[in-house]
Amino acid sequence: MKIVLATSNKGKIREIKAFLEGFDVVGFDELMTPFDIDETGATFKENALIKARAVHEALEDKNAIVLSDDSGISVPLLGGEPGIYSARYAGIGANDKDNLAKLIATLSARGVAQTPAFYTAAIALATPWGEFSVHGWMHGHAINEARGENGFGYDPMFIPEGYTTTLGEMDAQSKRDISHRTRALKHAMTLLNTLKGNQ
Ligand SMILES: O=c1[nH]c(=O)c2ncn([C@@H]3O[C@H](COP(=O)(O)OP(=O)(O)OP(=O)(O)O)[C@@H](O)[C@H]3O)c2[nH]1
Ligand SMILES: [Mg+2]
Repeated sequence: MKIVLATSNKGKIREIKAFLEGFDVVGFDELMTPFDIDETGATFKENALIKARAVHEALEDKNAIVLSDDSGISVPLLGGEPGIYSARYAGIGANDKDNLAKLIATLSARGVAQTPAFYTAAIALATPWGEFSVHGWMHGHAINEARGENGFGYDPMFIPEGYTTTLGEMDAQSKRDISHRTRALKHAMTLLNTLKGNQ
């Protein structure tokens, strides 16, 4: 089964490919000239569907399965920010480092060393059987400093519930065991297996 990933984020591609070991997984940029997709949705789910649909429409092979991921970190103390704006928190074109620095600075400006936070991953599938979406979450705390070099994005400032280290200090397998992305991917695989079984 060929699965085309509708994402340009290298950290996501690495994690999704590791989860889908054994499947034929390709990034959409390997099949066509990559293009920007406007994420105009109001929710993670809407944005994930927009990305999966855009790549499915651009593919010649309409029987392909396209998988997208829209994700981010939400801090209730900040009214849910950055949320769906996680990739653009420090402005359009901001990179992971800029976004991480902005969230750390925002917490520090409020005198907050640690506060509850959670990651959301919405995974959308555009398939020959229609469009679907699933979610996964990981709860924990955001801290006002960066610790560790692993993972990507906001990982150096996120401590998962039940742990004392940040995701930046954890190895890839440990993050994979508990991540929002893994949880969503498990639902996606259950769904795909059911769809295929009903063919
Ligand atoms: O530390 C992190 N660990 C994670 O596990 C994680 N998952 C998502 N994010 C952040 O959330 C935004 C996604 O935005 P996003 O879904 O629009 O993706 P993106 O624009 O990077 O790529 P694409 O998939 O849209 O092509 C980006 O800022 C990511 O850094 C994470 N940060
Ligand atoms: Mg994006």
